[in-house]
Amino acid sequence: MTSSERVAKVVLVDIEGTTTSISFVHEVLFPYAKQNVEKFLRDSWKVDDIQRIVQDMQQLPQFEEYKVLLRAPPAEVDVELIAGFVRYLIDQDLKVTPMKTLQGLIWEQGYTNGELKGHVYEDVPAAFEAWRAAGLQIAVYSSGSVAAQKLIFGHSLVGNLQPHLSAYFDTHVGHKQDQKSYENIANLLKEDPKQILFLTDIPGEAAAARSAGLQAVILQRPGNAALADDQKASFELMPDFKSLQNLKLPINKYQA
Ligand SMILES: CSCCC(=O)C(=O)COP(=O)(O)O
Ligand SMILES: [Mg+2]
Repeated sequence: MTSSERVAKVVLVDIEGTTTSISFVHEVLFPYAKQNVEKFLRDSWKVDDIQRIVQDMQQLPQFEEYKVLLRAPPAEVDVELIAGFVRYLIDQDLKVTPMKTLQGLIWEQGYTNGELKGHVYEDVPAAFEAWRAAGLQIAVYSSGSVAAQKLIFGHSLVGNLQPHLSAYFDTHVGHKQDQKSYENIANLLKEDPKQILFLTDIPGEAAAARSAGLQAVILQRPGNAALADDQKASFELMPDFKSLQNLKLPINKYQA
């Protein structure tokens, strides 16, 4: 096969609901961050990078909303206030960039001390190997920070999967349901959007990717949200990465 026949060059994977179970993120990672945020902030409060995150958190529109909910808002911004705000954002699963950066730093301690191991579905390592052997590049786009993405794959249940991954994108490129984010990713990868296949569990993300010209497939992993009939009709669906080869996608020309 010549390079001019190659019509897909990059597989761009989402994490939660795609490579990794939603339950791991919501029942292990988020509780770990909630339980450890106060101690983490206390230990690192004076560090410049942490102070920058704390400043950014105060610029979020949700910060005023949160303070109104408190019975006795503290007179000054302190560890307790910011830790409570982080827990509030996590409970609402808000994908705001400074909180996601902070989460990644808290999880780093858990991965380093062995308390956390990143969940990946059993078909993920073999698919990563097969795609790379077929000459595809694998990139990640998640609302979790790039540092958190490197941790989940670097300390996965099946070992270090980072060598398979050549690029990572988080909400610094934009929100996952915005077309522009996918245009930004294609530009950063220096690829034609048509040559990027995005795998995700969220129809709004698949739609945004497709409007930017990417190919998109929706994963129906156990525990993922049910899809409406019109969503099922609008997208290619697959239960796992093994099934990708059964779909009539340009990417499968690699297997010819
Ligand atoms: C990087 S692992 C934690 C994932 C996370 O924090 C999250 O919010 C999941 O978002 P995704 O975009 O991967 O569905
Ligand atoms: Mg997801």
